[in-house]
Amino acid sequence: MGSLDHQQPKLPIIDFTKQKLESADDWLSTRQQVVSALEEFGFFIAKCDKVSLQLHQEIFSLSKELFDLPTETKVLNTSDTPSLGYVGQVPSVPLFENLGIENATTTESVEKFTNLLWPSGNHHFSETVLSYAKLVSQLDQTVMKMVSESYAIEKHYKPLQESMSYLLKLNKYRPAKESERNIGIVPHTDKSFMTILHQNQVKGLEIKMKDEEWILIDLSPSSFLVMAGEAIMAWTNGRIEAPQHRVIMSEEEDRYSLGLFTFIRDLKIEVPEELIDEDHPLQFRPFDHYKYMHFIYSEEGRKSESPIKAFCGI
Ligand SMILES: O=C(O)CCC(=O)C(=O)O
Ligand SMILES: [Fe+2]
Repeated sequence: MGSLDHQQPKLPIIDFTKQKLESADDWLSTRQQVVSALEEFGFFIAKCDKVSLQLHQEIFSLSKELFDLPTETKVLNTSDTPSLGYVGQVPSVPLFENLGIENATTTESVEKFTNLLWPSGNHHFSETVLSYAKLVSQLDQTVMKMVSESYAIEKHYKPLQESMSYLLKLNKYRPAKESERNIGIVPHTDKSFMTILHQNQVKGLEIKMKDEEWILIDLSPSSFLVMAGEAIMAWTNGRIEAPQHRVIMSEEEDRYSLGLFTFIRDLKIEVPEELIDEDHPLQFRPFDHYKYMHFIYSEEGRKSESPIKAFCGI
């Protein structure tokens, strides 16, 4: 396991800085830490120097600029997939707002989003978002290379990787008023394949550990929370589980966070035969990720305690 942090003794922290991955030995030992952390916790904190402090500051200052736009502008961002466009002013989570950019690693789609929200253009926004999404997607690719190598399922990962789409969600949470509950986002597991979260200096994200304790996550500008979603849980036949997490707003300042989520488009996610054996009987049927996204908002999905199991569990 990676180094242990004094304030967060229970959390797996893994060093992904350039020097750490250069030699074959470092690669193998980091790979081992990644897979053990994902199997034991469903997440880890990656220390990573890809995003400079300047880019970190710029993207959060642009997030503020984005959420400061009028609501009638923000609602222009729509999506065919539920919850991926604009979410805000929801009575059960009044502190929370988010805007999603689908295919955030492609110039075309980031520019489309930017031009929708700033019809007279905002080149700085599109440039910054694109470089952030590309850099963080590299961290996802490194992690997934390690996971698929470690399970010897690279040949099954390749087609998924080719069908991978990156959704960047920009989130804002305002502090609660006296009369309000301070829940920013209710406990949930992500519906993505994988998620990488990053935040400004205002804390609030909590993860439920296997012992049921909620732990507050503190992320420095060079730390990213790499977390399993339900799709990788199904793909790995339950070896890696998606952890529950929530946001509680106890600070007086607005909190901004960024989530880079991977989704698989136009290809069924199927458990590799290498991950099925006597000890691990097949738990999930092949499924379409975007159909699953629609299912969770259907009546049956909403009623279900575990929508992924209801959708494609055996
Ligand atoms: O804001 C955060 O840190 C968490 C956001 C989150 O859980 C989500 O967007 O799914
Ligand atoms: Fe989440």
